[in-house]
Amino acid sequence: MTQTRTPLIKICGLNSADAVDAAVNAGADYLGFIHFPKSPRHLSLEHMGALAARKGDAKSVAVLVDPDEMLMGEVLRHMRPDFIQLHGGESPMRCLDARHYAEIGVWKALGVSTADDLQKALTYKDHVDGFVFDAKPPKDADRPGGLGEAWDYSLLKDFDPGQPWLLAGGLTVETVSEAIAQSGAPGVDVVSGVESAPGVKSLDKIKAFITAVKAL
Ligand SMILES: O=C(O)c1ccccc1NCC(=O)[C@H](O)[C@H](O)COP(=O)(O)O
Repeated sequence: MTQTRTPLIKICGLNSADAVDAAVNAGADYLGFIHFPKSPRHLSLEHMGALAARKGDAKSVAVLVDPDEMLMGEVLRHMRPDFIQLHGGESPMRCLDARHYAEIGVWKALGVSTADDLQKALTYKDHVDGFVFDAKPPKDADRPGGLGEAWDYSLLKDFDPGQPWLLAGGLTVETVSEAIAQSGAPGVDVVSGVESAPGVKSLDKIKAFITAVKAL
């Protein structure tokens, strides 16, 4: 896929009003809010709602891991997200159920380490509204994302998953340009690369990352 427009930008794991405002003011397209207790970026539903209300022109994304309908209902009620990102082991049918239940766009995050992993995306394409292609987490990881691990982004070159998608996994202001060139990504998603420590967002890194991508 040839890059013809400014890549879309999702700043994820936002957990303070200052960080949300920095992302919005710098021009992020998507703001990710994580509800997963083992994550250092975990937010209560009330906090997700309060932060998402600061989204301005950006779209809000609720990042959930294998949520049941009760949790999804609570997230919809508290946060009213524009999208739900399913970042666990959800099957294609489970994604479709979530889409019907939530009546908003559903993205599936998939860990990739081989070309075979990408073929899996094709089994989801009619059941979701978009993808996040991320590093495959190690088996003993305590969370399925936000690990800051880079991977072979060139696996995505010329791959068409049939839905819009974002590239994620170990991106930083230093690596994002080359990662987009290698993958042809139409958009990028970052957590660790805009933090000074796990769960501690750096306003300077958020601004620098967004500025670098917008300059491409
Ligand atoms: O970031 C987390 O802690 C997290 C926990 C559980 C599920 C998903 C999580 N992150 C979601 C993302 O979409 C991240 O942007 C993606 O995994 C890339 O993270 P990073 O490599 O740290 O930039």
